[in-house]
Amino acid sequence: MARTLISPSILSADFSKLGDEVRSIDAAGADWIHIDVMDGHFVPNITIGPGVVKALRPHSAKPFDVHLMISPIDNFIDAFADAGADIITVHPEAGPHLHRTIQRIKALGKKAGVSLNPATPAKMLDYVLEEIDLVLVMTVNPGFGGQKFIASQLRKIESIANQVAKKDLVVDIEVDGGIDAATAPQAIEAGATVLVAGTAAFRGGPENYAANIAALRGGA
Ligand SMILES: O=C(CO)[C@@H](O)[C@H](O)COP(=O)(O)O
Repeated sequence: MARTLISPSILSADFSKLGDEVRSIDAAGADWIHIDVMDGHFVPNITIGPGVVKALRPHSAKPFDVHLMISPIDNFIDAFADAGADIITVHPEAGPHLHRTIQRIKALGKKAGVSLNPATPAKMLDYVLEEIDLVLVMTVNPGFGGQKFIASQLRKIESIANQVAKKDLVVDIEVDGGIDAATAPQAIEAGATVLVAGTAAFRGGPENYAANIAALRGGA
């Protein structure tokens, strides 16, 4: 069985020294760096833009896993690709033409992801699953770190994992929100291949990051 990837969300990092935080979490064993982009419109919080992504790029060679929680979406895809995103994930509700948005991400040479909010059904993927590299299942309502894991989403993860297997596709299933040492095994059991963790990854400062990541991997 393939190793589960860990993508720490820098939403929980110390924003006053983000470059150092990215270097520390990379050195601690992060597989990807998860970057949450929020606009205060699609979600009730504002975080960072392409300028910050560009400034962070020299601090890690690991894939930048950029989750766009912004609407409208299409006018910002190129900017995040230029800034150094490797994976660009969008929500179906963020623009009128999901298929077109995915095609644009891929035309820019980036991996394309689609994220589903807790109330968004897996059915939204019916006509795009073959086109994408990743599905991001939100196990909290997006906008903030430190929320409680919504267990009903495990069924959704299972259903997407079954679809991916049935169609013999190579699509990562990433899970995000309330992931810690207790919920990570449930998500993996349901079929998640990538875990996003903010609070649980950045807890306690840099000297704890390697242990935090190891705990998410099940202590391995
Ligand atoms: O996108 C989001 C929230 O919208 C997440 O990436 C959070 O940053 C995860 O934080 P924790 O739930 O792990 O604290």
